[in-house]
Amino acid sequence: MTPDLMEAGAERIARHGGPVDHAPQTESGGRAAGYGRHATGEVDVTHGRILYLEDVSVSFDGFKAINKLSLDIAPGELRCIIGPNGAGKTTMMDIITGKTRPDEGTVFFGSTIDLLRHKEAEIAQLGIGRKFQKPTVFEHLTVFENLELALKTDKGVKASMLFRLDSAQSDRLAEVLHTIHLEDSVQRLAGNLSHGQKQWLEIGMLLMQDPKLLLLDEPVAGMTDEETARTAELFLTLKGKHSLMVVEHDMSFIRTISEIVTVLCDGSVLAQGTLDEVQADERVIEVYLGR
Ligand SMILES: Nc1ncnc2c1ncn2[C@@H]1O[C@H](COP(=O)(O)OP(=O)(O)OP(=O)(O)O)[C@@H](O)[C@H]1O
Repeated sequence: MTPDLMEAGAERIARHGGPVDHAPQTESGGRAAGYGRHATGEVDVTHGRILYLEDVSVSFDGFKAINKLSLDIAPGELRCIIGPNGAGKTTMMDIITGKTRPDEGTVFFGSTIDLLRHKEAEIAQLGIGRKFQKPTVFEHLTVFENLELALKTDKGVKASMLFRLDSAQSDRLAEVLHTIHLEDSVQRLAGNLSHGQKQWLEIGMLLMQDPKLLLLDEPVAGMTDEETARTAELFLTLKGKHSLMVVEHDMSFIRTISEIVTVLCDGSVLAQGTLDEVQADERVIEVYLGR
């Protein structure tokens, strides 16, 4: 990354009023995902789990959206979550990220971090990044500036305006650009990107924080077939370096990326296995795939 480019980015961000301190709001009004992590503490995965949920339940006005849900994810795993509408997939992600508090149950990040003792912003800082379905990039900023911004949203306005990437951060930005296939678009305004490119950019913003666990909600919804295929490649690249939980309805995409698929229904795990295994499961056929 050239110093000129970095300078231009800093100036443009300053011109547009700079980033906000917390929970940045995008032009589309959406919530920016969990950016702002600077802690690089390790997560204890000696028990072979990066995420562990046990007997988690939550009710809304007496309706059990999550019902004794138990599941765990191994470090570096790419877990796909499927299930019919209303199965509780989004609510489960809300619980993991601290947006919703369960009525009961256990939610651990690694062996030692009790996520129920942490607030939403703290959970993002611990290394859990979340990507909502709708892209929430900053449309009036360039690709470069969006990625740069992801490094500094926990700083005050003044500190952010003075912020310059150090060489490690600059290298990281270049690496992320390469990973998300946007090297040729670094100076384009995010608002001019295609839907798929905006989704990749937002994933790149999460990657700038080097999250341990990425939660991705319907990442290929609205993408062209080509964008979907490139997203599959991207996720397969991320697997191993990060743990991923992908909620998706697109079965051909799931088939391309999945190892273990968890089927949620009525707030708990109905079935789990390879896609072929769960698709052959009579209970799954009845409640979901057979519809
Ligand atoms: N804040 C809330 N208040 C009341 N009910 C809620 C709330 N959040 C979720 N629900 C209900 O909980 C159930 C699970 O919803 P959730 O959005 O988690 O399902 P989902 O599997 O993500 O569905 P979809 O695939 O349609 O996105 C649904 O019946 C939903 O209406």
